[in-house]
Amino acid sequence: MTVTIVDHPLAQSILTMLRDRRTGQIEFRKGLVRLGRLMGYEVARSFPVSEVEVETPLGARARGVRLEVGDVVIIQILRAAMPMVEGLLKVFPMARMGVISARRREESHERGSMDFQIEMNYVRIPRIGRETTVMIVDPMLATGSTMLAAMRAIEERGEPGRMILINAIGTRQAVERVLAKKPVDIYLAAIDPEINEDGYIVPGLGDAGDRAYGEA
Ligand SMILES: O=P(O)(O)OC[C@H]1O[C@H](OP(=O)(O)OP(=O)(O)O)[C@H](O)[C@@H]1O
Ligand SMILES: O=c1cc[nH]c(=O)[nH]1
Ligand SMILES: [Mg+2]
Repeated sequence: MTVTIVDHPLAQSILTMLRDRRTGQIEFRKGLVRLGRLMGYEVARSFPVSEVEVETPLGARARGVRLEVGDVVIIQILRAAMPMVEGLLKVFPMARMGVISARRREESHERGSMDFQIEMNYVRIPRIGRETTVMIVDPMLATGSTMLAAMRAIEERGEPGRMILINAIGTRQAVERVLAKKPVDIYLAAIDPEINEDGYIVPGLGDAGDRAYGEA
């Protein structure tokens, strides 16, 4: 169970661009792709490496390493996770993929509550076993309601050996809420100080799905 803030200056500068209200849809999506890739590099550090030896075109032997990622399933939470997953796949191209469509029911949310009802219309997850590392991707971890619902849906289909959450911005409340349910590893570019009465992260970056794909 770890919480890692990805503080690489490039990740932080992309996050700043994402937060900026002047950033348009195309640059916003591109930024999420780049952030997903950078966060993937940080996640890759947590896997073991084995020592290998190869022969170069010069006929010489070179000692090196191979990253042992094993069986990986990346789960994208629609809509907003799609660009981040595109970047993450550059780091873990061998991953199998799952999809969960989730929407916070904002119409039934009580102002100030840390709980949202989550509408899930589509859950398609490949086989998961003890040997599997599941990475759940969603740029925003606000109240944690969506993530907890996704984790329940995944667990109904199998118990992975390791679960990693990859989020651009989270709140302390959501991180604590998730960790109280399961000892997962969480990677974030930032933990923001506040969540407002409507369940939006402050300062945050607004509605990630709307900014990436248009207001819905
Ligand atoms: O931690 P929570 O309080 O559950 O909030 C986080 C969720 O809210 C957003 O999804 P939204 O319901 O807006 O759907 P969208 O991605 O289609 O915009 C975001 O993409 C997360 O999935
Ligand atoms: O600030 C927030 C909270 C939930 N979902 C978002 O897209 N943004
Ligand atoms: Mg949204």
